[in-house]
Amino acid sequence: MGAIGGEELMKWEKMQGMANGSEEKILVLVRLRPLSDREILRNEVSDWECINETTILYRNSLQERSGLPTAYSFDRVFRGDCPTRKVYDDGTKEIALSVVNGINSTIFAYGQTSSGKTYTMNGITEYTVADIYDYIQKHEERAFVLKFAAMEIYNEVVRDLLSTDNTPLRLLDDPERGTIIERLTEETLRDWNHLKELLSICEAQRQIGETSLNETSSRSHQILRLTIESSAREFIGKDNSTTLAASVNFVDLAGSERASQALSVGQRLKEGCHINRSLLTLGTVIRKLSKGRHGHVNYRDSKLTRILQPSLGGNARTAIICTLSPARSHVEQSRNTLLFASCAKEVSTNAQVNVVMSDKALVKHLQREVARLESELRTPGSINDHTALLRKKDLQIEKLEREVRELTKQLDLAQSQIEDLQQMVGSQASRLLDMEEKKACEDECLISESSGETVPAIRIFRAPRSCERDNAGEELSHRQISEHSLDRSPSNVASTLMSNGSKFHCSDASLGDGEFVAGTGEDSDEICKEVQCIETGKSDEDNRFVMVDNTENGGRSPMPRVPGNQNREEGELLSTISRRASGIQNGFTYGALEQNIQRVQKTIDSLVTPYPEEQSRWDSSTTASGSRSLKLTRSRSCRANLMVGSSSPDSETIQDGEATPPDGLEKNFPGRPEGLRRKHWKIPPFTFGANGGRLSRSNSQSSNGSGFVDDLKSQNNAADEDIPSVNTFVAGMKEMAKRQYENKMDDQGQGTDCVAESPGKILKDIGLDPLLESSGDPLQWPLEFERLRGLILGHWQTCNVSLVHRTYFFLLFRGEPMDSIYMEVELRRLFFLKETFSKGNPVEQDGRTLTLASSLKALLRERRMLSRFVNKRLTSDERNRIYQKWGIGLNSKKRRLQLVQRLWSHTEDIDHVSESAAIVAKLIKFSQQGQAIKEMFGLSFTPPRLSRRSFGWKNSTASLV
Ligand SMILES: Nc1ncnc2c1ncn2[C@@H]1O[C@H](COP(=O)(O)OP(=O)(O)OP(=O)(O)O)[C@@H](O)[C@H]1O
Repeated sequence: MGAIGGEELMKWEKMQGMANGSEEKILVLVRLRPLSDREILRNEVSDWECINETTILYRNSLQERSGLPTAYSFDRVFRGDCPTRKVYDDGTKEIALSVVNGINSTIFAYGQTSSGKTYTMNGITEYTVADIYDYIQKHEERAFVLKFAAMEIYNEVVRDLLSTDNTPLRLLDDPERGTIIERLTEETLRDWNHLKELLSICEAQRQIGETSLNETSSRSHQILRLTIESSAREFIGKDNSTTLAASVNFVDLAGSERASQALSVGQRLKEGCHINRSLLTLGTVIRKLSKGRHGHVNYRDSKLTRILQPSLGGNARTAIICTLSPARSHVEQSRNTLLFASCAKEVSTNAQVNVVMSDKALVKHLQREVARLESELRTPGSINDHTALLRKKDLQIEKLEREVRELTKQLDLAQSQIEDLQQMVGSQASRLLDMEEKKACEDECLISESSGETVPAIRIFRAPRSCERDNAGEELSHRQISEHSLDRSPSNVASTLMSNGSKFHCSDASLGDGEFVAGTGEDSDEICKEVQCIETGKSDEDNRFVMVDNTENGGRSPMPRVPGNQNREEGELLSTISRRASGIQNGFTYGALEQNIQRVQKTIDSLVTPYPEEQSRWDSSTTASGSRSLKLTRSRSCRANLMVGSSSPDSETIQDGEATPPDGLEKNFPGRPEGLRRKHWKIPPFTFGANGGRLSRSNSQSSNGSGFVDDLKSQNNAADEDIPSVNTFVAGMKEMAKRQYENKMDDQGQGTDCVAESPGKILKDIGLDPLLESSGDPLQWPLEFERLRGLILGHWQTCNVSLVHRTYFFLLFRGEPMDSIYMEVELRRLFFLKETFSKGNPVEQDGRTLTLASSLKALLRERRMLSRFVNKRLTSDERNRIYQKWGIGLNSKKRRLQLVQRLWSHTEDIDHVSESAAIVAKLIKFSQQGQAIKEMFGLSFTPPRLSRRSFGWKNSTASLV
């Protein structure tokens, strides 16, 4: 063997190398047959003409203007009088004979019925086999083995044409050889005569099948396969012997005409479908391959394409002979055939030499390959280069994966924001509707039905924040409004802004009792040049308002002109209060309280109003109409619990009787001296229970927001209904603060003038717990705030206050001077609760009895409710971070409950408190309502839309005077 064996291997490798790089297009030939006798009898004319060796032309002048192509070019075209020998010699010979060099090849015949496929393929097969035998005879140095197989595909069933057994052949997948045909007879040819014998058997078998169908045209696909194995004789049996093995397929396809033309119903239709299934799949495969090898190619959709897969874009050289009838009557089918041919000529195959090596030759080959690779590895730097490259790629992959994760998160977030916005838009639309209705309602209010008394003349040119509707959505009647107007709320404002913005007119029945009325229009200081009453029974003169100098802020405020001596004192008081209301920022005054209320309201508005433009509109309208809303809040106020985590019963409808103080907390609330308690007052309730958050639109100034939040909540799952809205919280806070203020006013006496006071002084003055003693120095307020907050935190814990309430409070009141009011209110309430509970006494509220035990139960219930949101509202990263930080095993049982149990558990640790608030805020979607708290301890929340300061009370101060 030695050098010669090596040369043999080298030769093969050279051939393989050449073949590997030899991608080539499928050879496409077109063969026109002459008109048949039948066609001539029908006086058919021939419309097709081969004008040269590569172009065929359609000559019908009638259709030349049809827009269809008339000339088609291919590798070769053959005229009708061209013999098959020439087709073979000039066209398919080279490809067909590749098989003797170990390269697979396939010759197809494609065309409509009777176009000459069989006629052509018979000749091609015969010439090829003859040339193969000729080749064999000329190459005696090589030993050849020829094997023949034949099969037919009919109705998607594969039949062995060399076997009388009609059992269908199955197609199997072989990992190395691809699709193989089970049990296919493969006869080893002895000589040329043997082959001719087998071919005649095949023809006979085929004829039998077709005769049974009583048809002359073939509707099956026939594949004849000749496999040639050749080895150099001198190496046979030696270590380094190699064998070339390849097949040549001769494929005579069924007619390509449409099923509708050839077949119609029943068996024929089924047959047509199957024929066309294979042909259609062949067409699809060719079309896909013609556009490049991108994506999936559906070889497996038919038996034909499955068997011929290597010949279609694979390891084979392929020629397709498209046969045409020249008759005019077949022009459509001829064009289809040419269309198929046009696609086919774009398909490339990649033929390789197929070598079968002996085991020893294979070992030798592999040894050489190993040596080559080892030498490559020894080359300096090659391994390092590869390692570095791999590392770089790994890093790139990691980075991309991170980006994908991040983008996925952002996408999720964006989608949830879009959903929120969609909900908001829905709510806004509902608000706008309310505004329209409200305007109509206001117009009606101008005419009072009350018995000759002056009633609030409310004319608001900017949209009000709330519309007086009862729970059933009915507008309140004039009488109802009049009743509400009897409310003694200091904020019972009736203001009218004239459409030109230069005047507003106010009137209020409560003026006779000396209650304060103040226009709180945002621009009132500038635009209210004249104040005038609109009255229904008295003269304008009697009820006219006057502008009151407001020295504190250098502006003027609208005040009622008090008729006669009877009201003089009250007028003076009003004047005093007006001054205080208009500009004292650091004192405990009603004006300051209103400012703070406004600030909180704005905060809430910003939480629930998605669009800045809309926000400013709301702001304006709020200041103009807010007072009336407050009044309605009083008379139709939300029912609530104390600030404990209990659920309150449904309390949507507020009865008139609520103006009467109920038994319970209100009676005992220590914020008001016994003698000054007003019988018609009710301690404004806080709603932190199950349904308390559902204020009707008429319930409060914040009812819009509340309704909005409730709308949002109603779109969430039922569990969300257990969460009181922030608006409810603020509405309650405002009411309590207002009561607190009024208590104080009563305590101080009405004639007392007030000056700016520090937060600490406020708390001290109102006689709060001695613990609240303060230096009174405003500069000390931050320190004082910390101290008070610590007290509140402790009492929350003691009194089992709702975590949601704690969260709202903690996040909303963060140390601004005006927060002192709310802290005071909160502390008073907590002291009362604590005191009552510590004595073992229950607190009556809304007909329910609250005890320390029941509040603890409620708190546990709330924690369980919050635990249901842990997986939903926190990302797995957030959860895991919290679990780890709080020492909860990532796989421990009931870890969500463990997490919520730890919430607000260490009230002395402000970091823990802040983090608890952040988590609860996220669980109850507080942050999604608009205010993202920045200090979320690593929790990733939506960025805030507005900074807290941007809508803080300072900015809105001017609008209150
Ligand atoms: N080039 C040609 N020269 C002379 N006669 C031809 C030529 N091609 C086909 N014919 C004749 O046309 C008739 C139909 O040919 P053939 O049977 O080969 O068509 P086919 O396309 O195989 O039809 P089917 O799809 O029905 O099998 C036959 O009688 C055949 O002898």
